[in-house]
Amino acid sequence: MEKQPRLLASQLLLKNSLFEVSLNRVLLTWKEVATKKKRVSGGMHHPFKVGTSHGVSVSEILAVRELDVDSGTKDDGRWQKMPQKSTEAYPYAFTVSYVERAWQHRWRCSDVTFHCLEGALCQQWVQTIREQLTALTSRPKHLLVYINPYGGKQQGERIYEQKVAPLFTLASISTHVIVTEHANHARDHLRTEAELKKYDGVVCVGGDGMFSEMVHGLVSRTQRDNGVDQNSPEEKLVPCTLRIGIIPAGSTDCICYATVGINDPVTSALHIIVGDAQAMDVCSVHHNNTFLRYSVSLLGYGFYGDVLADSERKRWMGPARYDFSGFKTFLTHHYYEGTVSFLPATDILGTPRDKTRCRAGCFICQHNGQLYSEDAPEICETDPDVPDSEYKGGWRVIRGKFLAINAASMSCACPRSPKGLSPAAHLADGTTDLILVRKCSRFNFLRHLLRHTSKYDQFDMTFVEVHRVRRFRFTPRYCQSDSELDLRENGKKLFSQICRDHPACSCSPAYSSWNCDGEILPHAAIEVGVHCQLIKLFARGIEEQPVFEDLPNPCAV
Ligand SMILES: Nc1ncnc2c1ncn2[C@@H]1O[C@H](COP(=O)(O)OP(=O)(O)OP(=O)(O)O)[C@@H](O)[C@H]1O
Ligand SMILES: CCCCCCCCCCCCC/C=C/[C@@H](O)[C@H](CO)NC(=O)CCCCC
Ligand SMILES: [Ca+2]
Repeated sequence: MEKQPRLLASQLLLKNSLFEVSLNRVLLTWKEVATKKKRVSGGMHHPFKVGTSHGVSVSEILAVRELDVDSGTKDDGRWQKMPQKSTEAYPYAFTVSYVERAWQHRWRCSDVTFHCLEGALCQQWVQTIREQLTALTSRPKHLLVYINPYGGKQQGERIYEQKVAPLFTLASISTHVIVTEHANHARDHLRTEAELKKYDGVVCVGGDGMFSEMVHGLVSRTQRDNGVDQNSPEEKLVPCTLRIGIIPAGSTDCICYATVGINDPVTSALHIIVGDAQAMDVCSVHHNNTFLRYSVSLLGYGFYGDVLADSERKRWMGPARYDFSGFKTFLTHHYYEGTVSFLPATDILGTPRDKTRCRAGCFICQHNGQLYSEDAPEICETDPDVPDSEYKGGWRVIRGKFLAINAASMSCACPRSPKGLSPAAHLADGTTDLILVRKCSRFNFLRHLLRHTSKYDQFDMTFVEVHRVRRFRFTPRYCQSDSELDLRENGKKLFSQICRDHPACSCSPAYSSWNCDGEILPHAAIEVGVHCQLIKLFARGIEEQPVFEDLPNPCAV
């Protein structure tokens, strides 16, 4: 580590022991100094250092405040007779609040209080640390917060008031809080009304559905402000400047889990306070040159579409609705016929079968993001040996019967599946992993599903293939008429007149629905394009390991 010039160094009291406390532009460190005198060569007596060093990055200091220590001892200057090493002898104090890493990617707010002999010294410490914090320009000062009172277990307001608001106050962040009154309240407010110039970021308290509202509000607003037509599938979208924070209070919390490593409100609040930034890809979904929706996590047809369609009717069950509908959908074992065309992502680093994972500071995201911004031409090799597939102008075309067609723009890791639908997918590489699960036996499909929850590779099965792509299209085998779409919008299950040979029943539905980040799309035929790093989150990606060992070594300062 490059040696940084010291800004301050003092001997201060911490819990009745003397510590050598030091601050430079990067680190605040403290190390115990022994009171016992040790004889060293030359007969001089020097204090020697004992105990372990502690260090905290300045970038992870949340706040510093002067303590109002009992003033009885400090005003009359007669404290010389006080015990030598007690807080009474050191009557001025300041507390530093900082990020402490706990188990499984959780962050907690920890405090350390240093006592000083003189008030001037105490103020000097507080002022210098404050100046350091003010210099951290990536930290938000004003936030716009939307709370969904009905997400997940309906605890959004309580979670915000009890766990998050006190931390924002501690870090001197001002907030404007809106408790939503109906679905799409946050989206519409962001898109049309919100005075975005007043804020350094927007925060949602809720689940993936609330996050999706934030994305739709912000992305649409940004395109409108820049005169970009969202209805054109080929249009290059303008990235959003405001970052989005997620305080998890939903059922799946997949975006939070996959960008932070845990769905924990305090951890997310601390990532917001320290001003983290994580870019994310966004997929645009179109039907016949009409914009439908954006997706950041899962676009799923077949299994995940059917699970969602069924679970939406059981919202009253809370998060358990997904288990219930998942089991039911598994038993129905429907497959769907159609054509998938896709543009493979070439010239990029990484494949969906990699063992490496997208982690904080991901090199692959940085490299591929750079490539994308340079508008590298798409080159596609042909592979005539692949059955059932064709190449047309760089596009691959696959027809078949599918139990599931999933596009994962990120891993989709969540508490249900900590490695996710596509464990090697990247948050910000400009691609999505297209997973095709062909018709197979119930037993094999169960094996495939169960592998999402174990160390075994869910793609290493003959009926599963996965491609990293920039764009894709899906066309169901049978065209949907307008009357069928009307039926679908009325929430009725659509069955084709065409009976097919099916293990469960003689009449199988011709169409599934697309699950787009937890919302049902009104069309089965869609065109999808990935927009590299279109949005930014208050997150840093999953940190490589619980960083106890990674604490900076103050001795190296
Ligand atoms: N005040 C409200 N009343 C009713 N619905 C709302 C309100 N505010 C937001 N919503 C909608 O509720 C839906 C679900 O919210 P949210 O994502 O917070 O929780 P969830 O569905 O339990 O979690 P997940 O999306 O992680 O499964 C969202 O699609 C959102 O549009
Ligand atoms: C029989 C044992 C089966 C075990 C299978 C476990 C597989 C779990 C994979 C989980 C993938 C979640 C993908 C996330 C999608 C979100 O955008 C979306 C909105 O919150 N959630 C769902 O659609 C909710 C979808 C919930 C699906 C279960
Ligand atoms: Ca991606």
